Amino acid sequence: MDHAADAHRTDLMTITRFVLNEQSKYPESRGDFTILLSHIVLGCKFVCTAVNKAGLAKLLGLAGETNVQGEDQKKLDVLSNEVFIKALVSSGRTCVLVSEEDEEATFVEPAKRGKYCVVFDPLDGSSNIDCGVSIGTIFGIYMMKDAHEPTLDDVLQPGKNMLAAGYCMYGSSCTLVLSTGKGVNGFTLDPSLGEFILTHPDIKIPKKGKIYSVNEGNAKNWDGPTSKYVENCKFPKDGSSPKSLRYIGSMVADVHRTLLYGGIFLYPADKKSPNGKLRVLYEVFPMSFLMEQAGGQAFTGKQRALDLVPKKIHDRAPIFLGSYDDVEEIKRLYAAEEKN
Ligand SMILES: O=P(O)(O)OC[C@H]1O[C@](O)(COP(=O)(O)O)[C@@H](O)[C@@H]1O
Ligand SMILES: [Mg+2]
Ligand SMILES: [Mg+2]
Repeated sequence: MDHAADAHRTDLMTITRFVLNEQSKYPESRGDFTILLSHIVLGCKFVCTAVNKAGLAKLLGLAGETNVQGEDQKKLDVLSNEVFIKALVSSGRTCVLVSEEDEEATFVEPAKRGKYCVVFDPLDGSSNIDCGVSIGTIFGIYMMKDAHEPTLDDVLQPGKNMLAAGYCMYGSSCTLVLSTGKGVNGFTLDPSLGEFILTHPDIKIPKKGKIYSVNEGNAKNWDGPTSKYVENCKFPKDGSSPKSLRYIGSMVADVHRTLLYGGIFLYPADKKSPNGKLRVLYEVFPMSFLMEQAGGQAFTGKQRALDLVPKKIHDRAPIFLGSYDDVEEIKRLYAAEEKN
């Protein structure tokens, strides 16, 4: 690390300073959000370290348990979940927590309770853990509806009610991407400082992209509009060049690339999974919130993803998200299908 070069850099904006500046714009804010976020950031740093040394610290492989989704939990799924539950409860700013790894929501005891609800996927891309491919953590933050005993209603809100959303990608570098409803910013962890530094200010997704990202292994079970869309990506009828296929199999990594390069990420419904695979509260909503904040779109095949109102905490929904024009194309195909 060239500390000399760093010493001259005056724009060393840490995520804490960034959020503090944001919050200072709202006189009513008492810093509660900043405190909550600093605990999420701490959790990300902890998990990043664990992921980096997973092979050395015997943290690869299965934990021997199965989660509510019927998936065999990885050791890092369980560890990340424990880390975030502890970090969020100890922030003293949360009341309801929903994790992919816990069947039931966690209601924080009154003495440690605050006004925020956090929904999160502690470790996303679990199938890629043991081969060291990029994985991540996804989170979304709601305000509890009003001052009463917190209930599930405080999290079963439409995605558009989220106050903030983000993800942390554990890849070649550790990148945290955050939106508090005023645009999207990316921060890279500087391991020598232990600080997330602003490296991607005001991310705007390109209006149209050259990449499509989907698990084509499910193609035989797709509906008409999805099949037509992917066919158009490969064999464009307007003479434009075919799109490139990129699919990592970790939503965080596939969405991160889509956000920066443009294009579309889709996990559609199909005959086998009529509601798709990805979970509404802690995968679909946070990523849709970020995509819209960056100028893109997020669509379920029927409606704007953020207008969905989940009935259960582990509900799933089909998702098409990415560059505005690319998602517009799939919306047209579903609208045409509807007309027929
Ligand atoms: O293997 P598939 O069916 O393509 O599914 C991949 C998708 O499943 C996920 O791994 C599900 O998330 P988890 O790993 O958190 O369970 C997404 O990250 C990814 O987009
Ligand atoms: Mg996930
Ligand atoms: Mg997960």
